Amino acid sequence: MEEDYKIMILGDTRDGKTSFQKSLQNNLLCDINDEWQKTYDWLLELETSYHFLEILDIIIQEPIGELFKCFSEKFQGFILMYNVTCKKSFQKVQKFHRKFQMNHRANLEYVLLANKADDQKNTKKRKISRQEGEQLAKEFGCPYFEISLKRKDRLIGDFVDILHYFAITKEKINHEDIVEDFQNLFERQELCDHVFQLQDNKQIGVHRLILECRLKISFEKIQKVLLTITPKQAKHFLKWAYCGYTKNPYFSDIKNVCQKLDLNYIDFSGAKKLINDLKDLNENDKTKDFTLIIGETCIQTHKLILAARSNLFRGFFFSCKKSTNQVKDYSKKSSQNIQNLINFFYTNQFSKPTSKNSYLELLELIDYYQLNMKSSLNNKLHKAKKRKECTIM
Ligand SMILES: Nc1nc2c(ncn2[C@@H]2O[C@H](COP(=O)(O)OP(=O)(O)OP(=O)(O)O)[C@@H](O)[C@H]2O)c(=O)[nH]1
Repeated sequence: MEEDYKIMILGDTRDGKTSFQKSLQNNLLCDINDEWQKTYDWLLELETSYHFLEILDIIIQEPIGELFKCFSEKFQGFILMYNVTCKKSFQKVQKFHRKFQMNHRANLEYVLLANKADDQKNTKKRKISRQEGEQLAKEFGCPYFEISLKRKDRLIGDFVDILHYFAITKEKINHEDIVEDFQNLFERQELCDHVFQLQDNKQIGVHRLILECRLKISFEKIQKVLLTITPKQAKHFLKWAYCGYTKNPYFSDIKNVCQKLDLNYIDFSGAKKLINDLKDLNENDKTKDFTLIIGETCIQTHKLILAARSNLFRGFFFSCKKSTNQVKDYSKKSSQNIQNLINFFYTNQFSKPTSKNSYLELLELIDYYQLNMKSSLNNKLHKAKKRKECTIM
């Protein structure tokens, strides 16, 4: 099981925080601690992994200043709930958000949840419009959801989407380097081999190999849909298709494009899905277009994957060697370790080196091939390297 991820639901009194969780109780493992602090535990299955999400609903007494420092240290995700019939509650979520910003902690994720959007008859009571809510979510850089606990339709679906959103975000933190490498591959627009036409006579370059292995949809179908959306939306959709993650507020835009393409946004999101697709690619020898030669050993691989994951290869292919389809390895390291490194490009995981020397050699290879080692797991390896410790594996 994966590490748990702590989420807190925050809002003004009487906004519906407790009702929200109670209406979902059939689906949850519920552990209520005491009167003022309720913890709801959720086990979520996402593609190939399970996520344990703990949601805390707590009654907050003013003044709240110091509490936020503590919340932002203990929780990674926040559901900021307000009630569309009350201006004060809308202001309260803005106040909460400001407090978090003041604590300057990176990697906090939010979802803005508007409750009591009951029905048309209730529009007179409504004080905050959908547009105002969406605008605020844009400012927070987070997704916006609108629910009615009275009406209850789509409630489970929305809640599952919220949990998925946090789970995907959590995966991104664990695999920040691979997500960033594929995001960069798209953004740099280098080594592209296909061009999509966009609205306003604009164009965008892509890599066939990546989109084919990720989306498994014909390019004609993608092209048709891209012409129905703005160039900006198209760019965000394609970036998401490369790395499985999107910076909000593009969440709902991408969901809309997915609907047009008959893709399930959730099933196609997240670093785990990206890694699974790359693993499949690694097993498919037919698409491999490059050979790395280490003495007697030849490793078949993909140019694009090498360029995406290693700055040394990126420079190599970019400086006029694009058409080369084989190269000798000059790192003078063992073929096992180089194979380990190539597997890492596809899986974001190293297999355990067999000895201390082999471990040190692998660390040298990371430097030689100029890898991005951002995620916490790989960071550990990198820090250990600086200290030349060999026990961490
Ligand atoms: N009309 C309407 N009423 C709702 C909705 N959701 C919750 N309520 C009502 O709002 C009131 C407050 O709901 P709670 O779930 O207790 O709110 P809370 O945020 O947990 O409140 P505190 O525990 O005081 O922080 C209850 O009377 C609910 O029945 C909704 O979508 N529409």
